[in-house]
Amino acid sequence: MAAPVSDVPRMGVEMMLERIMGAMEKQNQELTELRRECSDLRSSNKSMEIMLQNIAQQGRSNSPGGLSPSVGRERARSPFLPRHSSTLQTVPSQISITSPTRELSLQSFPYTDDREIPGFYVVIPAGGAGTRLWPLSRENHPKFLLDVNLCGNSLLQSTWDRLLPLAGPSRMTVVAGPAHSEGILGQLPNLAASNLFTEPGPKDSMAAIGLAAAILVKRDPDAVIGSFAADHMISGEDAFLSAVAEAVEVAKEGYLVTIGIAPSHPATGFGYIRLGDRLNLKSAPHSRLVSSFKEKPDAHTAAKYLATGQYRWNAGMFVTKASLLMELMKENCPSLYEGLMNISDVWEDEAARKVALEEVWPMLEKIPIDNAVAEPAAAEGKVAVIPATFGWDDVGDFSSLAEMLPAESNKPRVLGDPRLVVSEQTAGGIVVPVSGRLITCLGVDDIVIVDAPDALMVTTRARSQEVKSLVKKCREAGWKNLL
Ligand SMILES: Nc1nc2c(ncn2[C@@H]2O[C@H](COP(=O)(O)OP(=O)(O)O[C@H]3O[C@H](CO)[C@@H](O)[C@H](O)[C@@H]3O)[C@@H](O)[C@H]2O)c(=O)[nH]1
Repeated sequence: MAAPVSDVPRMGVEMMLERIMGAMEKQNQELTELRRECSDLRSSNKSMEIMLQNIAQQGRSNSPGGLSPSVGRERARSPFLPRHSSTLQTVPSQISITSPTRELSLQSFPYTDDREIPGFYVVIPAGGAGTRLWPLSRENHPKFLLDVNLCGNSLLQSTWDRLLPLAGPSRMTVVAGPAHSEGILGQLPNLAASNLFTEPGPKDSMAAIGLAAAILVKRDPDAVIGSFAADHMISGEDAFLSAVAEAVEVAKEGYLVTIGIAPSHPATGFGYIRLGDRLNLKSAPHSRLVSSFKEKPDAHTAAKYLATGQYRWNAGMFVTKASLLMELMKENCPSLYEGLMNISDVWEDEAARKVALEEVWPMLEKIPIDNAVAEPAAAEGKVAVIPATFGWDDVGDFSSLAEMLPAESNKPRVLGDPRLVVSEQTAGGIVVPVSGRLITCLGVDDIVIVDAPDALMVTTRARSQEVKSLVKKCREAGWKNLL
């Protein structure tokens, strides 16, 4: 017999309650199971801890000084030193590494002779350690000496190869500190010793590029110089060389010329260039005036700039007559101009140079070229820009390094041997397996793991700019030998 109509809702409620009770019981069983697993995990963690303590103790007793900060250990060397680095260590032999970014590496340029520009000098300022790439970069082996994308060339060597067709070896110059001279000459066998301008200490980009300009204008009063950082990556070599050649044409007209990169996102680590009117030069059809520079804006301002379409990234590339750069320095930072003139007056006399550097260099103003001359000159309508069509990155941190690697869904990008990384549900990060041991990760998105033989660094991509402060902390903790 069918249930009376009034009983139907009551039965529905009872069934629901029954189901809820059943579900609760199941949950309780699962919770009990979970508790048991947790307890198992805790006890296995405990035994693992004891095992690790034993291993650490054994390690300490096997190595004099153990792993304690700075005791009797040689300064560390980066495993990312390139193959052609005569004085430096290479990638450990037990790891077979193929370049995942080979497409970014330099292809041999087909126009070597055609592209040479008479009277054009390349200046490569090689300063800064690239601390945010620690533990790959070290003080003795800064970013520019490293083969960060495992293409077989360091960033410096790639910079050299890229620009060589325009200037030829005799007009290629480098400005760097004394600690890196040996490494630079080892990596660039065709760099003339007289074209390596060694500065006694870091005084920022104006003094470095200004020193080269002051020396070169004495060697060749009509010199046009182009300064290009030693540690940037460029894709689209042909477009790059065309942009530089166009910049040289504009420089000959008496402008300080920069090359503006089309911004892909509102970066806060770069300077921005606001495009001005077109210059309408026949020899340089893309050239425009720079209406202003803005150094490293906040994210909100950067996003506003991008929305206008009127801004380009400042890639720190400057092309100009050396004589104009000297004039701009004289106008805007006269004491720096005086100091560099005094040094360059005696540069070709080694003994007199040594004395002048000792006396004058420490007194020089420390200021970036952007603030020293580019900004004030732009306000006077003396700066031009060639909007670039090539790809550029300053490879400033592990996050930007990750951007250069091919991505697979739900997997971290691997810089090195992919067989050394096993992961599960780990999206968006970067793992650099250098020590040769297996790295495994589970459920950690956007992670950065750099496993060097002597130091392991773990962070997130979002915080990879802050590796610099981590390095500072390591220094304070006494680990100078690993920095
Ligand atoms: N030799 C030498 N070179 C130096 C020194 N200081 C800086 N440089 C070189 O000058 C260039 C720029 O200096 P950075 O200190 O790296 O500048 P930044 O903060 O990154 O900003 C500049 O470059 C950005 C692009 O990377 C730009 O976006 C920004 O506007 C600015 O021009 C780099 O090639 C760096 O190696 C120095 O004391 N000595």
